[in-house]
Amino acid sequence: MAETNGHTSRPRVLIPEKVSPDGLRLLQETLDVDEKKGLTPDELKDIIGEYDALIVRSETKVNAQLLAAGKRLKVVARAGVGVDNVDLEAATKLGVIVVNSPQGNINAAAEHTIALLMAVARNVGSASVSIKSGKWERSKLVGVEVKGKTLCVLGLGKVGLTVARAAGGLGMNLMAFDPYANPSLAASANVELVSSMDELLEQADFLTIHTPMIASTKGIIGASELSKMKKTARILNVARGGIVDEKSLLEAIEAGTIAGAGLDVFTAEPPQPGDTASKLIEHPSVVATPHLGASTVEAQENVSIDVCTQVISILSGQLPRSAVNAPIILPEEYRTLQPFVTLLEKMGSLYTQHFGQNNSTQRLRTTFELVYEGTLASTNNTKPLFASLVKGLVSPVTSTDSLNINIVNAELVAKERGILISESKSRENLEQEGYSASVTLKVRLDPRSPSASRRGNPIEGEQSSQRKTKIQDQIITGFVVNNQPYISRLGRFSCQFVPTGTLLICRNYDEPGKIGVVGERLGKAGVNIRFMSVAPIEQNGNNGGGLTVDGHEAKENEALMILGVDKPVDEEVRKSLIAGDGVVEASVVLL
Ligand SMILES: NC(=O)c1ccc[n+]([C@@H]2O[C@H](COP(=O)([O-])OP(=O)(O)OC[C@H]3O[C@@H](n4cnc5c(N)ncnc54)[C@H](O)[C@@H]3O)[C@@H](O)[C@H]2O)c1
Ligand SMILES: O=C(O)[C@H](O)COP(=O)(O)O
Repeated sequence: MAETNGHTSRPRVLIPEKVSPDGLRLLQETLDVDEKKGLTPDELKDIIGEYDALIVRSETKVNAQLLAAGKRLKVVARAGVGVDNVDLEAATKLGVIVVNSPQGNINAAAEHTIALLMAVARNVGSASVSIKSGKWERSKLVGVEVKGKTLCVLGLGKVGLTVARAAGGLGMNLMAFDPYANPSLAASANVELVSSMDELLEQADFLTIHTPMIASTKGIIGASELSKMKKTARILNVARGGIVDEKSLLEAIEAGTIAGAGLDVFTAEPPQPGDTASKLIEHPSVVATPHLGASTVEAQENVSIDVCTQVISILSGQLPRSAVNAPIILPEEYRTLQPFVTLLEKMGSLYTQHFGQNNSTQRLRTTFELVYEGTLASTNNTKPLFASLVKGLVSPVTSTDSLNINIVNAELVAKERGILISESKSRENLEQEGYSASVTLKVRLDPRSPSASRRGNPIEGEQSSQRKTKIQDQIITGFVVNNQPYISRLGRFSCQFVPTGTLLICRNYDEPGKIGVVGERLGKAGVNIRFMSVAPIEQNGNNGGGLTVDGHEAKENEALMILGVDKPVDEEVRKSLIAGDGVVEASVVLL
C-alpha cells in the first residue's frame, strides 16, 4: 500500500498510451489504474509524481527528467520489446525497474514477415495502388511463386525460426546463417545452417533479416553483400531499420541488381520526406509498412498481460520475469558476490568474443564446466554467478532490448540457446596465489572430433596449415583482488590482466621482435596502447597431450600478447597482423 497525505491507498498506475485492456483488468483488481492519453511531455511530468508504475509503448519518451519527477515510481513497463524510448541508465540509477515483453509479439512479427514475403513476390502493394487509381494492369504485375524457392534467414532466433517454420509450410527451401543458433532447433524446422554469410547471400531467392540491431549488425547488409546476391533476389526486413543499409539497397534496386524489398522498419521512424528511406518506400518494387510487426490484436493482448503481470509482481515486492535492468544480485548478497558477478559476465563475454570470433561456425551450443574455487566454493547461492555467465556469453550477440537476463530467467535463456552449464566446487586453498577465490570456465574439445578443428579454437589459427598447432580445451580462469576482477588464464596461456575496455589478443610464436611488429602496425593505424601483458604457456595443470590437429607432436613455442587499446582495431588491421610474420591469430574483444 502506498502513503498519500498520511492515508494508505492502493498503488497507482499511469498509462498514457493505447495498451490492450486485457492486462489492465488484472491491474484493476489490486491497483488504481489511470488511462490518460494525449498528455504533453510537461503534463506527464506534472502528474508522474503521483504514480508507482508507468506503462508505455514506443511513443512516450521516458527520459531522465520524467523519471526524476516520478518520486514514487518503482517500475516502468514497456508493452512490447524495444526500450529505446526509455532512459535505462537513469532508471537504474534511480532504482526504477524497467520491464518489457520479449516474447509477446514474436508470432505477430513472423506473420508480418510472411505477409511482406507474399506481397513482394506478387506485387500486392503496386497492384493495390494501381487498381485503386482505376487501372487494370495485369501483364505489368506478373509475380513469382515462393514454392520451391530458397528463403535465407539471417538471424535464426525467436522471430527467424518462427518465420522459417511458416515458410516451410509454403514449400520453400530454408537456409540460415546464425553463428549462435541452436542446431537442433534449426534441424527440427528443416533449416540448413550454413557456415558463412556469403553462402547465404549467394543462395537466396528471398533474404529475411531477423538479427538484433547491435554494433556488429548495423549495416551488415551493405553494397558488397547485395552484390553477391542473385539479381532476382528480394530482401525482407521486419527487424530494425539500419541492419540493411538503406542507401545501398536503394541503389541496388534502382540498378536492377536486387529485384525488390519488403520493409517494416527504417533507420529513422517515421521517415522524413526526401530521405533515403522515403525514396525506398516510394519505389514500385518496394512494399513498405509503418512498423506494424507487433500490431495485431493478439500480440497487443499478450504484451499487455505480460507487462501488467510483472507490474503487479514488482509492486508486491517480487522479482519480475523480464526486467531489462533487474538485479542479477539481491541487496543482501551484494557485498560478497558483486565482484564475482562482474568477473563472470566478463569471462562469458570474453569467451564468446575470443573463442568464437575467428570461426563463423562457432556456436554457443556447448557444454560449459564452471568450477568455483577456494572460498567461493562455500557460496550456497551460485544463481547470480550462473546468471551473470549466461548474460556475458550471450550479450555480445544479442541486443539489450531483447535480452534481459537476471536470476529469474537465466536458466531458461541458457536452455533456449542450447547452452549447458555444469557447476562444481573445488575447495583447494588458493592463498599461495595471492587471492582466496577464483573461478574457471572450461569447454572440453575432443581432438579426435572433426568439429574440434572447426571450432574457433584459438590454438589453431589462420596459419595452422603452415605450422602444426595443438587442439586444447578452451579455458578461462579469473580471480578477484580488492574487488577488481582479473583474468589469470586464457586457453593454455598463463596471464594477468583486467578484463575491461577494448583488448587485442594476439597468439604469436614466442620469438624476438613480435611485440615491435604489433606495436608498429597499431601505431600506423593510430591506435594507442594503454597496457600490454605477455602470457606464456601455463606451466601447471592440463596443457593437453601435445597433439596437433592431425595427431602429430607440436612445439610449445607460442605466447599470448594482450594489449589494452584506446579504440576499436578494425578488421583490416587485425587481418594485417596475421598476414605478417609470427602472429598466428588475433582477436579483438570489447569488455
Ligand atoms: N517489426 C517489429 O514490430 C518487431 C517485433 C518484434 C521483434 N522485432 C525485431 O526482430 C529482431 C529479432 O527479434 P528476436 O526476438 O527473434 O531476437 P532473438 O534475440 O531471439 O534472435 C536474434 C538472433 O540473431 C542472431 N544474430 C546475432 N548477430 C548475428 C549475426 N551477426 N549474424 C547472424 N545472426 C546473428 C542471434 O544469435 C539470435 O539467434 C530484433 O531486431 C527485434 O527488435 C521487430
Ligand atoms: O519493439 C517492439 O516491441 C516492436 O518493434 C513493436 O513496437 P510497438 O509497440 O511500438 O508497435
